[in-house]
Amino acid sequence: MPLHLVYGGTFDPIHLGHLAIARAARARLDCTVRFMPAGDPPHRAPPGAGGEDRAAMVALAIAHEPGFLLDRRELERNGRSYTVDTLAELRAELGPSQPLAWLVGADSLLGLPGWHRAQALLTLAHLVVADRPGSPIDASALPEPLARMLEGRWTDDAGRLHAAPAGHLLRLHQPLHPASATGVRARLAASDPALDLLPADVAAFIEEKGLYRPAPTAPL
Ligand SMILES: Nc1ncnc2c1ncn2[C@@H]1O[C@H](COP(=O)(O)OP(=O)(O)OP(=O)(O)O)[C@@H](O)[C@H]1O
Ligand SMILES: O=C(O)c1ccc[n+]([C@@H]2O[C@H](COP(=O)([O-])O)[C@@H](O)[C@H]2O)c1
Repeated sequence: MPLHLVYGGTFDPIHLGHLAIARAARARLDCTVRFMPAGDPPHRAPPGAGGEDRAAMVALAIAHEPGFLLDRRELERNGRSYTVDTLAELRAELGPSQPLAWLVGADSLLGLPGWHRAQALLTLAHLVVADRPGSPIDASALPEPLARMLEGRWTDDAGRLHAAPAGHLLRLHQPLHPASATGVRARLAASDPALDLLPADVAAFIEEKGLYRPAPTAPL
């Protein structure tokens, strides 16, 4: 059965690292990728760009990519954008047997035990994990309580994610990509357009709207 893969992120802004892992997931799995910009991310300072601008940048970045979709539900929902709420909503829409998965980078996976109702996540969806520079994953030596949460769930067989609605964990083992939104924002704030890390249309949007520029200093 085709898989519904959800890719949640702050996307502040979306960059080529995001696209690289979504493409790697599509190459490995028979799936659509639903980009889900967080409205009010539960675990970090408010994003630098507003929800509408972040969604517009996602739409520009995925416009020519078959199988990539933008899902605005977390932007339209009031309150914190908890992943468990989003997955419960999608599960209710898809019914109990459709395969559903959430795509995360390795750094996000390491923080999983701190997520809201973390234990429920794997009852609702599979997890697809992308490697990320600086966040090595050794499935046999994860810290507690993550190790216990994920015990017995790892698989290298993508077919298992298509054959069950939830509960498995697949590592992509894709080539590492160095981009981070923090790095992109720092370069933009220093008037470097970061063209090597951004889709061209996104770079043009940022330039046109003046996003991520340092606040002008008041004259003395
Ligand atoms: N270069 C990358 N390689 C692998 N995973 C990535 C990469 N960039 C982002 N991700 C993953 O994509 C998801 C969404 O990331 P997010 O929108 O927070 O971007 P980010 O680059 O991590 O941003 P920031 O630097 O602001 O934390 C997270 O699960 C994150 O781990
Ligand atoms: O639900 C939670 O408690 C939770 C905690 C941390 C992260 N998330 C989600 O994980 C996704 C990636 O987060 P981030 O900070 O790397 O953009 C994004 O969709 C967040 O809303 C969700």
